[in-house]
Amino acid sequence: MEKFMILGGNRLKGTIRASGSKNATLPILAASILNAGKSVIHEVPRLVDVSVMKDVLTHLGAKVNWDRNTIEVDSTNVQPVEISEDLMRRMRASNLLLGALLSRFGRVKISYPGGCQIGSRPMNLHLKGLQLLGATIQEKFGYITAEADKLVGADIHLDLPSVGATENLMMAAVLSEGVTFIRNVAKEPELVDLQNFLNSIGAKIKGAGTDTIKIEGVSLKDLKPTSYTIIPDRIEAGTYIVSAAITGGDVTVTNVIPEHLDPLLAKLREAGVNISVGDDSVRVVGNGRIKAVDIKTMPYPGFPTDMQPQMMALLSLAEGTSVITETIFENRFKHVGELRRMGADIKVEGQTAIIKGVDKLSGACIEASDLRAGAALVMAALAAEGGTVLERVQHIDRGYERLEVKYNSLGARIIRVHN
Ligand SMILES: CC(=O)N[C@H]1[C@@H](OP(=O)(O)OP(=O)(O)OC[C@H]2O[C@@H](n3ccc(=O)[nH]c3=O)[C@H](O)[C@@H]2O)O[C@H](CO)[C@@H](O)[C@@H]1O
Ligand SMILES: C=C(OP(=O)(O)O)C(=O)O
Repeated sequence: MEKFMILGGNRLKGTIRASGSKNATLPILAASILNAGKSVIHEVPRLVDVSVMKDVLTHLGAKVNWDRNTIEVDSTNVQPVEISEDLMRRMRASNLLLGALLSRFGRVKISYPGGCQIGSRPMNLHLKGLQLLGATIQEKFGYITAEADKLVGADIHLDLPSVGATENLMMAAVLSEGVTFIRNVAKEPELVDLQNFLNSIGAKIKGAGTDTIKIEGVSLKDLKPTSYTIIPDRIEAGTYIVSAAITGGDVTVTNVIPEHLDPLLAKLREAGVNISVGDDSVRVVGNGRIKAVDIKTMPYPGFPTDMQPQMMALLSLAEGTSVITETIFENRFKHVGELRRMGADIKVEGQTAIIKGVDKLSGACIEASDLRAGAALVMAALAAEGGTVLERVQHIDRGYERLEVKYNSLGARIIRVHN
């Protein structure tokens, strides 16, 4: 177990480069097993989640070589062996192997990923879609088994635009016979990245980023090796952008695709934050106390749920009262209690949090319950008076590459302590 000791009160200043996207890397690594050959993937962030995905691929028989920010996956000898509970428990995103393994081998058995800190996160839409492609699904003793003599293209309409279901179904359809349409899909930039990766290995997919994705099935022999570069992490970049605002600093975040940050930047501008956007960078200059704003999390291009906790930290210091409504995950307000310990005035009613801005936050002993809650608490600690001890930072390591090193390069004072 590790913790952060954070001394607040420093304005962040300087330039920081965003890493490759976690949420693009994980499905792309899963997709790399479709191709019985080599994929070289660049701009892979060095994260615990990626290392778990590497372990899962190795368990399946892939040869995985990870050197700095490049991963080479050779999937020639992959077999559809069972993915057990201990591997699934280490990371939810292992469920993304379902579509790829089924597509290549016609069978897959994985442990059910189970509950999660931010919500129950069922997989009914993934499974319904796989059934429409011709798979037989069994859910028994905590395991999901999917089997199909052959998968056949289908017309699938998702009840809601689930990111993971869209990804799993896209991967499952790559080697199906005929054409698949998936409608009401997720439109997040990471879906477009997955489509681009899959097309680079020989898949025929169109439409990612719109409401409907069309996949023309190809055969295994049509797939080929690739070298592919992951898009920048819009959530990591967003976290540093909001950190600049909360500390009244002057920070430029490079290696970003500004368009992917539009929903966040629009909200920050509404709150009075001074933002200038370059071709692949965003600069934020703190200019006094920000104004309260209301936020409702929505699927992309709406406001991302993965930035909700960080915005709550910022709004806890705003002038006026803000309302945040979380519509994606039913249990994503676990940071509220910890922010309150630091002096924030926040009331929760169901899926809505009412945040009355206070003049200052104070350092406290607090705990990260999940990845983005952890990031939000680091930000609150950076803006607070005095010192904070933040426990359970392993959640943060799932999704932020060298978080404390990056913050410290901007003038923050964070020490990682091994208990
Ligand atoms: C690795 C990764 O990319 N994770 C992201 C992905 O998670 P993930 O892919 O798990 O998120 P989904 O888009 O699937 O979930 C959105 C909502 O749909 C519900 N749902 C989902 C599937 C299903 O079969 N049935 C169902 O009811 C979920 O419980 C949730 O309430 O998208 C989320 C929403 O943008 C982000 O917060 C996560 O960071
Ligand atoms: C919820 C998140 O990730 P995951 O889906 O991997 O739990 C996140 O990145 O904020």
